[in-house]
Amino acid sequence: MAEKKTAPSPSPSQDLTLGKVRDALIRQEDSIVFALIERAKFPLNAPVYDPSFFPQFGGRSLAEAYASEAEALQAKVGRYQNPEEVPFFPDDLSVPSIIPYNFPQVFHPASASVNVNDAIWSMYFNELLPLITVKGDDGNYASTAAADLMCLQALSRRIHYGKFVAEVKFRDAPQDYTKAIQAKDTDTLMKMLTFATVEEMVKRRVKKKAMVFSRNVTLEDKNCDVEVECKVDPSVVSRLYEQWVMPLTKDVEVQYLLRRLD
Ligand SMILES: C=C(O[C@@H]1C=C(C(=O)O)C=C[C@H]1O)C(=O)O
Repeated sequence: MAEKKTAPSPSPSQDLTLGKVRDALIRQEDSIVFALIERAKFPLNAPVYDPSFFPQFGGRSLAEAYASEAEALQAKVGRYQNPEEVPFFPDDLSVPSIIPYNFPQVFHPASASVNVNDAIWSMYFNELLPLITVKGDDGNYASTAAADLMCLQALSRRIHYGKFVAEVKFRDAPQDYTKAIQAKDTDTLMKMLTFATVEEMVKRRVKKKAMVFSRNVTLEDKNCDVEVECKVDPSVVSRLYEQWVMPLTKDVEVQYLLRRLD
């Protein structure tokens, strides 16, 4: 019997709903947890982050040089034509060399440029990385930088998805949001867009995903209940969401809404 294929993650368009946007966020949790597991395979590899270790990169660390060049290549083949993608090195991008795909333009033009990638970059390297890696150096610098960029891009896509969340919440209650936007009342906006029960479920689900995705798959069913040593600490993943991912997503939402009437 043919195996059932899962549908691709939903892409918001004109029939944007909060349910669809939340489904996309749930699917992106998988990408984030897998990316973290891939990065945690390597030790910290500190030389990757030390600009003096590779002088040929002109004052940049290997991680920065890799990210900027990889983004330039990805720009050339169209990555940033998709409004879901936000580059970390926007000044280094190449001009796309392909015919643009007609991505649905969902965002209000004045709000589209909201960008918290600097905060994501500094959170990732300064706070998160020491929590998901062991100390050490195994020389796999290129693979380490590639794994870092996968994590950063997955986090950035998720956090900037806050623009879709904000747009759909605005469309669902334009009058209520308009009052708070006109008053530039960020506290009220933050309260209006926060759903504590949803956040609680997100934290519990990502913790569970980290446990499930850490499992070594064997052909013996009896191993299923054996305690596994997790490839990435589930409580770190839940903390990542609680302390950084959800607050940054909500910052994006507030920043987006503040420009929604411009
Ligand atoms: C993304 C949303 O907005 C807020 C942010 C959440 C998140 O980042 O996961 C969850 C709930 C809300 O407090 C949402 O309502 O789904």
